Amino acid sequence: MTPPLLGLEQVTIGYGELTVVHDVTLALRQGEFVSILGPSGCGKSTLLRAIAGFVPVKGGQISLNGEDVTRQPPEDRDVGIVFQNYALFPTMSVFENIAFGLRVAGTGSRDIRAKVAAIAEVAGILDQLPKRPAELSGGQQQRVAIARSLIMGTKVLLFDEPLSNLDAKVRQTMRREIRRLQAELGFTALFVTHDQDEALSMSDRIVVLNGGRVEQAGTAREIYRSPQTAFVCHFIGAANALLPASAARLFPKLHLQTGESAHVRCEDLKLVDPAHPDAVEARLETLDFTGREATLTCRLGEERLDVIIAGHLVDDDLEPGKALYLAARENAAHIYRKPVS
Ligand SMILES: Nc1ncnc2c1ncn2[C@@H]1O[C@H](COP(=O)(O)OP(=O)(O)OP(=O)(O)O)[C@@H](O)[C@H]1O
Repeated sequence: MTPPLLGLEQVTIGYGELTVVHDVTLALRQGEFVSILGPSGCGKSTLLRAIAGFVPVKGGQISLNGEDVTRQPPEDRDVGIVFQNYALFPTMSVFENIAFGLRVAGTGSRDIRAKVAAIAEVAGILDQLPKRPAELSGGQQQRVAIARSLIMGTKVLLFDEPLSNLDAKVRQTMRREIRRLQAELGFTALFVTHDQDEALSMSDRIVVLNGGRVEQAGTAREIYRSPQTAFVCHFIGAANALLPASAARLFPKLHLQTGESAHVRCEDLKLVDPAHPDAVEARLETLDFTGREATLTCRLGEERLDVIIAGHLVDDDLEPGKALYLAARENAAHIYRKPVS
């Protein structure tokens, strides 16, 4: 069997006494786009820095193309890293920024010109080459950072929250651009983000990290549709944790066992006619309308539940205080057994 391009085997990492990444095992095939998704402080950047060789591991093994690189210094690992702040040299032109690694490697000037022009063309920054980084937009600077890593022929690119400094529209464009560059140039990507939409829209596979441990790994659809833990259910998408009484009302066929809890995604609750056989009466407390969709915070007995509906379903008379009727989509309840502590 061919070894994975990038392999992690029970990797544990920490700083001094503190362990922040526990037993992470992961294998990336050639050309895959994998995201590490998790909340702030869960160890995402630490994991990336260890793969690049900037942080030593406490245990486990890191391999590139089947070769054990766990103890190799960063310069001997064939990985590129693209940072959130781009880390470009401010006084150098875009051309010189991209050419930097080739110059250090002693490549000839003619070769450098040809290679920089080729990669700049693919990255869509050919006309920016004479400028300084400060004269570029955030999105353009990020393209320069990617081109600079790729020009060395690097097969594995590590992205450390590369889009978080960009505004929402540019972020969306850059998500597509990075995937296009990847398809065109064929590199393998490990992409760190705390943004679930980014991970869901870009990745072949997502690894959800919580407290330095892998909570779940799978495709976007698997993780969204079949979250295996309450954490994943709430971190990916929006969900309500139901109290037993609400769970019983919304899911009459559901019989929770001791120690189990039920969770339902906000978009798996719907507004129905009072005559609907499953209708449960609730009261609208607040309505957050953003055009494409609306979040309705509803009072159901002792509980508040959020319901997300399509914007076009918001009638003019839907106002706080109004009685409304909820039902849950079939199979929408996610049941978890609380871990024994
Ligand atoms: N150089 C360091 N020395 C000591 N502790 C550190 C160091 N760098 C990170 N940590 C700690 O390790 C934990 C994980 O940090 P890390 O930066 O990997 O998380 P992260 O998931 O990337 O977070 P964020 O999304 O906020 O960047 C945190 O508790 C952090 O305080």
